[in-house]
Amino acid sequence: MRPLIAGNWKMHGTLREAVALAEAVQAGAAGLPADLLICPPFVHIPALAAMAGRTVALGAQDCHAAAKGAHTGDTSAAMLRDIGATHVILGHSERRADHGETDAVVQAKVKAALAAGLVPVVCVGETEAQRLAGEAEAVVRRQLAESLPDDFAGIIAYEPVWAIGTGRTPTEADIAAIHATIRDSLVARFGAAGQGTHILYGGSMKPGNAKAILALANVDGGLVGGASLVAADFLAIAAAAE
Ligand SMILES: O=C[C@H](O)COP(=O)(O)O
Repeated sequence: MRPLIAGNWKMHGTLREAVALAEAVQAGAAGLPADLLICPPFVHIPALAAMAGRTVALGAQDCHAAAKGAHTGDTSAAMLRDIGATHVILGHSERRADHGETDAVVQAKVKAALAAGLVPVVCVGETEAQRLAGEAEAVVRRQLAESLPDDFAGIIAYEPVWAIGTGRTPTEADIAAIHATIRDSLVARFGAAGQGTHILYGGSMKPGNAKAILALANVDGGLVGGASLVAADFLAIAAAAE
């Protein structure tokens, strides 16, 4: 399948910086061997959606599980779709840790995203303690089982928590093993659709390690944090996906 390189900008950038970064990404997008998705902070989505000639897909970093209601400070999936997002990252470990999101909460959000016509990018991944205890595969299997609804259609991102923003990555063999586990789980539950589901790797992906990681079986792209804030690095990662 054609790789997907997604950038999670997290809580970075003024409007002016966001527009400049998106323009630089857009300027380098033609001819790459991967599709591109950028996920800026909510507030920047309208400006980026309005960019002329845009070929880079736009996503948000979270949504609420409810369609509307008394939820101060939250944003619904339909609102995101309305302002031009097509994707939404859900269950990122920073949301799970900072906002107490459980697998059940993540599943409710995935359902809301699907109902609104957004493609969910569902994040799973073990902590360092879980990896050291030999529980990484079991944790990921459980997160998939409990975070995905039966009608799931979307993208999975495997992000070992201890690799996010740390400059550390699992070995290639460890990445391949977890991605194989994820593929097995998806195929067992969703059949052919599971075979065609993108499984992204995330966690300290950089231009220097992207080629080796993206060449692994069942690694269908990347979810890039820090390096997605530098257009040249983000584009270099995408170029490595051939
Ligand atoms: O969503 C992206 C990830 O959390 C990876 O972040 P990172 O590339 O800065 O390690």
